[in-house]
Amino acid sequence: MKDVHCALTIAGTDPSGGAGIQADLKTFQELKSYGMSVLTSIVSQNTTGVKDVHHLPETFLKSQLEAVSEDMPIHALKTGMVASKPMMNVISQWLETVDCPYVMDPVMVAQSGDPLMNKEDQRYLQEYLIPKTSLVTPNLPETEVLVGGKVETKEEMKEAAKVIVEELRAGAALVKGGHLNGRAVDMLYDGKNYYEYDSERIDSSNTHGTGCTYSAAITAYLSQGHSLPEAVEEAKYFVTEAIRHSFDLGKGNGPTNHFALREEVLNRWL
Ligand SMILES: Nc1ncnc2c1ncn2[C@@H]1O[C@H](COP(=O)(O)OP(=O)(O)OP(=O)(O)O)[C@@H](O)[C@H]1O
Ligand SMILES: Cc1ncc(COP(=O)(O)O)c(N)n1
Repeated sequence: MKDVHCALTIAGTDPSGGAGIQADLKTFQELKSYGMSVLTSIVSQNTTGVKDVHHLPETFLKSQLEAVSEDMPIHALKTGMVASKPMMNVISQWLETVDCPYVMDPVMVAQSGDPLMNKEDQRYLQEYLIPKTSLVTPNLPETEVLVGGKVETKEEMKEAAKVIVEELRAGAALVKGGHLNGRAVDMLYDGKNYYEYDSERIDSSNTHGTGCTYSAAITAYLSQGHSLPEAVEEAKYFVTEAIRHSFDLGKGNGPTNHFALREEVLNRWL
């Protein structure tokens, strides 16, 4: 039988389909990993912002995690929105029972600017979950929260990535420069080497879900056995094309196009 690569996302929902669990599963599917999902919170949101949030009881989170891991292989996993201390505790303990790469997208605010986590929980995330990661993927505002200072240049991104690995004890850090002006540059530090990922900046405001999509793509490639620098390189290409071919949908920042790569291939034939 053909090898099946299984990727799990632990995250909140986006009923408008561009971010959260929905973005993660679409990305896993596009990249040919078998996608699985465990819900943390049900979020009433769309491209314009967050309307309401319902956190699932942590006992139910635990039950979902156990249901997946007692039955299915997990070759890589990611967490997105994990917005309460009890949920972080459950995930932290459950992580002791699995053995695969763990990518954390430290979701703190939605792209619309709406907060998805309070300050005390941000500290808890650092203490209890970051030391268990293989990779953390903060955007610039999240990086500033994690390192406690301004991060506005490429040099500062490098320094911040080092702090996240050496002081917060992440396995590796990918500081994303999507919020800077100029080219879209991301900086990976794996504890030994720096890797820079650079793409043109696409003139589009349809960036709802880019962070989720990027970390899900990294997770998919890791589930297939790629090295971390390779997985980030491939995922960067995937998210860049997803932004280039994004959809003008909704009244706010539209969603990215998770089947952009497929569309490029199809266009070559049509
Ligand atoms: N306009 C753009 N053109 C090209 N690449 C972009 C653009 N905006 C963001 N990116 C890239 O998309 C990826 C996600 O980065 P970003 O910093 O936007 O993450 P995020 O803030 O978590 O996502 P979001 O903006 O959805 O909240 C990074 O590789 C970043 O460089
Ligand atoms: C449930 C959920 N998780 C994460 C995000 C952040 O999305 P983005 O990738 O736009 O930062 C979101 N809006 N909703």
